[in-house]
Amino acid sequence: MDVIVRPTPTLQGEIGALSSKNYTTRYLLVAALSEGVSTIYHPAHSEDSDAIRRCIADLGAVLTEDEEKIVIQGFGRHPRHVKELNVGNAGAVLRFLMAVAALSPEVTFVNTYPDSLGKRPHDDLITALGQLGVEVEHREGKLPITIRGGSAVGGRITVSGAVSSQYLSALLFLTPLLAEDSEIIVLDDLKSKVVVGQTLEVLEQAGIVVHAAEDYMSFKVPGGQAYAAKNYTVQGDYPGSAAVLAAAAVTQSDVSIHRLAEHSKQGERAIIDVLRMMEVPLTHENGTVHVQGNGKLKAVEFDGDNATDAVLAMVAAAVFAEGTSRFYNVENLRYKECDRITDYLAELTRAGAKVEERRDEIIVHGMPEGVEGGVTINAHYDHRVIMALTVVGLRARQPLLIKDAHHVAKSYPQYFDHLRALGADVEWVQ
Ligand SMILES: O=C(O)C1=C[C@@H](OP(=O)(O)O)[C@@H](O)[C@H](O)C1
Ligand SMILES: C=C(OP(=O)(O)O)C(=O)O
Repeated sequence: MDVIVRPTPTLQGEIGALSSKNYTTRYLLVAALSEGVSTIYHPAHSEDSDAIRRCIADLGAVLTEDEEKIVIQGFGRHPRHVKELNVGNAGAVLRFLMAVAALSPEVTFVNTYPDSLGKRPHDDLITALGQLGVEVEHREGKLPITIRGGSAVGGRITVSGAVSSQYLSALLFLTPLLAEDSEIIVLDDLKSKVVVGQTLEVLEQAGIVVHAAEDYMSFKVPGGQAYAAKNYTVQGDYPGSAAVLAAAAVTQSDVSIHRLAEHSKQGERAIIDVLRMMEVPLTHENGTVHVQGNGKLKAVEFDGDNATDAVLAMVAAAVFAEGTSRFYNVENLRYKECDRITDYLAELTRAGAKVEERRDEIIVHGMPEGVEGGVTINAHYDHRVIMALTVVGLRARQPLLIKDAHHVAKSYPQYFDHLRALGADVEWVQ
């Protein structure tokens, strides 16, 4: 399915934020790793959250759902033996479950998105699992991957954090369940460090003890722990909402998004600070962000690693700013659903924006007069590319046709419905 995005000068109205993807993934996982019954209120509903629901059910968790919650009977440290798992296109789900698979004799993760997740690297996690005695069969670090576990007991593990924080998070979820204590040392660098804060927060809520160094570069994890069964409530999602806020910032707008907690550990809440730095009129009070955009923005410089999943939306806003913006420390955007530097900038350029890439930077020469548009955009299987190009299309002179825009459902299936509710001229076409 494709989407036509037509120029839309004004946006107005209010929406409730979608539920957080990262917290939904984590709560479903810790509920599955508990032996009791947990309840998750307001879980996200998307392809990625469906992927983890499906996989934990395959591994033996029993899920019952209604409109507002999921009740989960977990499998603890004894997942059911299953031959294959299909995580769809969900990177975090794959990495977390690769670690859980260390508790099983043999599981194969199949490759259903050869042009997206199928191209992403998992070498650093494979190496770390190897140190625990887990045997991993793989294709140069990529899917399909077979994990032969069952013998891990804990110990000293080193893991690189230079490509993704998800490898470290995966080990943090696994090691408390092992018989002996573990020590995890992060090598090189740790990208998306803020997301590890979300992992530690959820582990603590689940009753797990982890001793983390202040810089998150080393951890002591006591072995023989059990995940407690708990009730969890999922907060609103900043990465998805960042795209709607960027849309409000580049138009004449009066837009409110509710359910965005001021004190969230989501790094992408930095969208608020970045839009403020760009001089976009907005307030953030009592969980509601209210943007009264006038279409005028100033260029900005920002360390994108603090808000990995909101950088594309920030760049889309910067396309219309006065001056040159720079988003630095973003190399790991290259290892996502697509290469979010080369592929994304190719689509922005096609739409008429003036952008430049460095190995680990995105430079945007702002065009307050707007971009030309009138072209077809390749979504590269990437929900965040689709959302960001939609923002650009709202302020292009000619419509954009975004091919395969249905991939937005990876994290935010209701994105176009929300934009339409705010008055955006967006339309699904076959
Ligand atoms: O742990 C997580 O749930 C995530 C970590 C981040 O990935 P990286 O650590 O690979 O940057 C983020 O981009 C992804 O959407 C979700
Ligand atoms: C990169 C993302 O997700 P994942 O790594 O979980 O596929 C994302 O949601 O932007």
